[in-house]
Amino acid sequence: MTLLTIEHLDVDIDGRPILDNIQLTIERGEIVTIVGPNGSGKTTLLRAIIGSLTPSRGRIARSSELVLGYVPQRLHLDPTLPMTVSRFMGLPRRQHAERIDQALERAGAAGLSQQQMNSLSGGQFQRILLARALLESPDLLILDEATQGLDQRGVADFYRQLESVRRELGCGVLMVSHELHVVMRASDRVVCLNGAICCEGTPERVASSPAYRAMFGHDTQDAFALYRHDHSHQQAPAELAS
Ligand SMILES: Nc1ncnc2c1ncn2[C@@H]1O[C@H](COP(=O)(O)OP(=O)(O)OP(=O)(O)O)[C@@H](O)[C@H]1O
Repeated sequence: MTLLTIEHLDVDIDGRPILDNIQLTIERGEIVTIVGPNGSGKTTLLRAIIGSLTPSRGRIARSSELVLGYVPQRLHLDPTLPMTVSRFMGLPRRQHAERIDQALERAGAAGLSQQQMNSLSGGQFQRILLARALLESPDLLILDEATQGLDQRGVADFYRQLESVRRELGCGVLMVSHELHVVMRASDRVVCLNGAICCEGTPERVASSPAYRAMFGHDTQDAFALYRHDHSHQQAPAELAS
């Protein structure tokens, strides 16, 4: 089932073209990752999808009653402000305790509800943001560099959690990531963006495309090698992360 269809989308900001003729569909149950250099329009595309920015041309068609969950790139909380995880999860709208506990469990953060937000590790904090995005059981989960600042193991764990969320909810996942190695293992489809979409397809196809190689240089080889390695040996994700 198609969750989202983007047709001929252009975004200009202050008269400057940022996104050019984007065409993209997202299906239920698939994990799609957008990669691209800094300033290539990844966040702008996500903002257009969640509706916080109006496209200059083109259209975004959402399936009826589509519920979106959004995990932001970062969120600044005043570290001097005492606030439990449970209270944070109830902002801006109060939530039932059972719903909070279920979302925390789905995000791999069970048992953290009474902990203070300012005492969480980076990885735990990102899981709380994920849990908050899961409160309404979204059809489409959107993440903007949600693993920024996590160490390699933290990144791998986070992506494994996302796979389990996808399995449990059957939702689609659309994310932006700079972690090419993990992306190549964890995505069904990769979209390579540089103002326009320069290539798109399975991780294997994208990693071997000249446009992707030109953009990411030698990183491409490593990412591709890891991807191949994973598939030829069925290696566990935890081993890949170490
Ligand atoms: N509100 C804005 N006002 C002016 N320019 C903007 C605005 N938002 C984005 N841009 C410009 O649009 C371009 C794309 O930005 P965007 O944040 O979408 O890139 P990105 O691919 O997400 O980058 P990064 O990988 O660094 O996060 C940049 O040149 C940025 O300066």
